[in-house]
Amino acid sequence: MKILNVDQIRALDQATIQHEPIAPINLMERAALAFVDWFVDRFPATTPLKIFCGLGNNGGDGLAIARLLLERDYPLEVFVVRYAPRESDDFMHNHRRLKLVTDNIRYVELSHDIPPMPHNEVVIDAILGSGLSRPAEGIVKSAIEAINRSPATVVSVDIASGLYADQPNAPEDVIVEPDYTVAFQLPKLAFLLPGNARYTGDWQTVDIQLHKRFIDKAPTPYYYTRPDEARLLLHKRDRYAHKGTFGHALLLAGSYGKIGAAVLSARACLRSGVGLLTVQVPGCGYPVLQTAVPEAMCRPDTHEHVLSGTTEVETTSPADFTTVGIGPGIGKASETLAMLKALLPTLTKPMVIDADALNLLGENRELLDQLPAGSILTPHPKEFERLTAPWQNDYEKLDRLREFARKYRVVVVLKGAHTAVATPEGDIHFNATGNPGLSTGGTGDVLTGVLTALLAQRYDPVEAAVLGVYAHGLAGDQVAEQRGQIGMTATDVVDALRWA
Ligand SMILES: NC(=O)C1=CN([C@@H]2O[C@H](COP(=O)(O)OP(=O)(O)OC[C@H]3O[C@@H](n4cnc5c(N)ncnc54)[C@H](O)[C@@H]3O)[C@@H](O)[C@H]2O)[C@@H](O)CC1
Ligand SMILES: [K+]
Repeated sequence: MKILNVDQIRALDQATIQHEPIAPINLMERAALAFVDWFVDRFPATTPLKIFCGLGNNGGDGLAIARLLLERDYPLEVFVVRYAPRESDDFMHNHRRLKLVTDNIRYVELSHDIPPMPHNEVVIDAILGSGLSRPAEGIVKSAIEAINRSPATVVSVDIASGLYADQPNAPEDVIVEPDYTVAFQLPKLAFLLPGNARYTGDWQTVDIQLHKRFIDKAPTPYYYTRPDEARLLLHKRDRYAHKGTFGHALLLAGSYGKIGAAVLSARACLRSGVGLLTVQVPGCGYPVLQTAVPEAMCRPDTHEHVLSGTTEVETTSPADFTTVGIGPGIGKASETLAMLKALLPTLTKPMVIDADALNLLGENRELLDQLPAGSILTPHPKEFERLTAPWQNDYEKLDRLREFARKYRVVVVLKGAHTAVATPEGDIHFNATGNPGLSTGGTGDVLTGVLTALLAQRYDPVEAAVLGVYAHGLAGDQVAEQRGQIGMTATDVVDALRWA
């Protein structure tokens, strides 16, 4: 699913109006109906409502929503926040229609016009939408502050009032903090940025049948991967397949005290369909790995405590494996850095790089040029910062991410809520699955195992990253459903991996 910017959304509305064709006021009615369909499923008709409307089309939506909810017998009051003399045409139209059916419309011009909003009420926020062009001030600001202070449940129409859809807000901006956002047709880029979590609440999109051909043609670097889109990426298994079909992966993981990282990664790799798996661990990890993961072959490093790259027995060179995954628990010992330096020039196929392997790259940036094209890097934000430079806000971070992926022709999986997968073409795919329960030690090692398995099965690297991140998050969601987020462990996530 594409994410469009505000100018494109405006053009999309116009294209729908022209080509469907549909009158603007009827398009607004369709949007209001879609909101109401969502709303009535969640809040019973006995819920007392306060609907705050601005003077633009977001406010017009609010007025239409009020009329449609009145038809469904919700007890409600409408508050028009009068911050300017000008009202949009469709606002005026809906204002007239609403006045025909209710006297419960108040006008908020001064702070004392703002009503109390007790906890049993639902507030619908239709003050400002995607047309926001400056920070909220005056009575708009006061109304937003009152909504945020109130214990009422807050639902924002299209976007929280005061939040820019596709550019950074200033830290001092006053923005509605909703419990829910119901957005029309497409998510806004702002919803996917970690710094905005307070300003989106639980967000959803509702279909208002905007012009499909316009959406298909609109150029954008930003995508949101819906579950149905992710599932389409899954390769079907050939009935005549054998273990060679699914590749032979080499995982370089673990150091003294962190052999668990190798175990988790190896288990996740095996649970993600790899044909054969060899794990190279420091000598001390050999008995652990052979016991904990009997399905994997294990080659002990000659170094007892860290990976140095050399092994006792003459073995296959890393370049001869289908893919290599490196990083979980490896530490930053000089021997390990030497191994990485020797390894990179020998590899040509896409590989997976995680954790301290990324930190070693950050400290030795000349190595970045040697990454095989299409490799997948899986940093969390701190690790990514070590690979690049600090950023001022989430938008700058996205720019940096796109730039980095393009420059080094790699796929970067920036981990976090709505993990962002940046492609060598400079696109970003945001993930839909996962929850805060995944913020626990070892889940990153699991992701490395998953991605290594997908590369071994010869998935295209971008598809591997998008699918792998989706499946990993989904496993986390399944664990959260069964045992809650707090008790979640990385082992649970491995066990919950499902590929169907
Ligand atoms: N255009 C369409 O056909 C549709 C638009 N829809 C709604 O229209 C909204 C966008 O409507 P508008 O473009 O009218 O914009 P808004 O309703 O977001 O803003 C209203 C007006 O307020 C002004 N404004 C901007 N920032 C302000 C601030 N901080 N304080 C005070 N005034 C400010 C702007 O000049 C703008 O014209 C969407 O979010 C959505 O809710 C939906 O009805 C779907 C269809
Ligand atoms: K709003």
